[in-house]
Amino acid sequence: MANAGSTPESLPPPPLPPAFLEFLSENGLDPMMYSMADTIPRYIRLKPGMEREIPEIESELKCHLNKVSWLPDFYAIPPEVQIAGSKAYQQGKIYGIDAASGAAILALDVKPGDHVLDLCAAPGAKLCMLADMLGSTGSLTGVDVAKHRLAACRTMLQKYSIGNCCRLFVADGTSFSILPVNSSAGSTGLNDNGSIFSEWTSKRSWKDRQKSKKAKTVDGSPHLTSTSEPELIYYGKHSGLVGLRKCDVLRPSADDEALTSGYDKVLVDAECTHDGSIKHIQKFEFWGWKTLDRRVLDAERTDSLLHLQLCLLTNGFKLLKTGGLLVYSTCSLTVAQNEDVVQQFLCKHSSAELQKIDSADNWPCRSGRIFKTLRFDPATSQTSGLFVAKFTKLQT
Ligand SMILES: C[S@@+](CC[C@H](N)C(=O)[O-])C[C@H]1O[C@@H](n2cnc3c(N)ncnc32)[C@H](O)[C@@H]1O
Repeated sequence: MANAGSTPESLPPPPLPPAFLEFLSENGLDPMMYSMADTIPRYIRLKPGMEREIPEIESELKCHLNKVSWLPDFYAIPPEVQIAGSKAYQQGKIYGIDAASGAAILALDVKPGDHVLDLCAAPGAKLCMLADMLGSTGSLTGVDVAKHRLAACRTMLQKYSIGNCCRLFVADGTSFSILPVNSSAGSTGLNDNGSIFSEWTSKRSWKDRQKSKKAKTVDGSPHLTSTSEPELIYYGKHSGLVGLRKCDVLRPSADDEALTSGYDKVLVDAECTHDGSIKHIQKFEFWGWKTLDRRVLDAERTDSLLHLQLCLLTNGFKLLKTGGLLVYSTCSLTVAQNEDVVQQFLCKHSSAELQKIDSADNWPCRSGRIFKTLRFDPATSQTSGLFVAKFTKLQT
């Protein structure tokens, strides 16, 4: 694994609140990494096949697109360059995604025709890359517990015209149990009272509107209880759903059914404290450090996060086919949310085996505390912080 950069010893320490400094010290993390915001590039992914457009994109963004040598289709641009207002972004030629995130997707080894599950999909940078890689083959299922965030994924998929094979479910990833569409299920062609999927429309039926009204809490925000049913908020033309009976598609899977009919690839990019994302932590300067106390440092919250991460990984693995691949990633750099979760998971699942990520030999990351796991660390990788572990499911 290559070493891509050096620590900026000359930079002043960042103005971080004492509670966060204590959190970092307890987890053996160096606060100096937060002074690197201005030196770590922004990354964009160029839609494959758009290389000819690079000179035009460079002139529009008024910067050079530096090809990332270790990651196909990725380019580094200066961190201050904004892409959202550009034509290239609006036309879906480029989108922002950190290089470490791109590496996590590459680790999944997605092949044409794969059925892929993204269990914590929003806001959707990795989902877009997966959709782009699958093209018009296989299927992509995105799940997230936050409806408004998943709705933003739907907008992106539609904007970039890459959602044809996708479906999006608002659901709890710890209990989600819908398997990929069985291609042999066939179409009945009859629509008896809306029980058959017809082509996707953003107009919702009266029945659906009543359903989501019920799902709202008194304060008006969507609320998902552990017993809520998954809510399908989008499916593409070629997602395989059109013409199928809703009861067949939305049926929870039976025990062990996933071993043969589960997903080929599963991404569990779990909710975490986001401490490896310098940009995310920087936002608390505006949101207020009290919000950081509540969202990141609160002991009860961190305990429940660890539980959530293990449950997401466990359920993602349950939905994986025998011989399939699962990537677990977080943008936290703490051992508790990464290696400890991996260790606990491996202890309970004898059919899970950690896999070496072969392409990582050229990546600017280092090994995690467990052999075969990887850590992207802003100081050395010049990317956002990310932990990545790859598993396969063995025949039992
Ligand atoms: C680190 S973000 C995922 C980032 C995303 N993969 C991307 O590349 O843009 C974690 C996501 O997990 C979602 N989440 C939290 N708890 C969840 C649960 N129980 N089931 C499914 N998603 C959950 C959050 O709403 C959040 O969108």
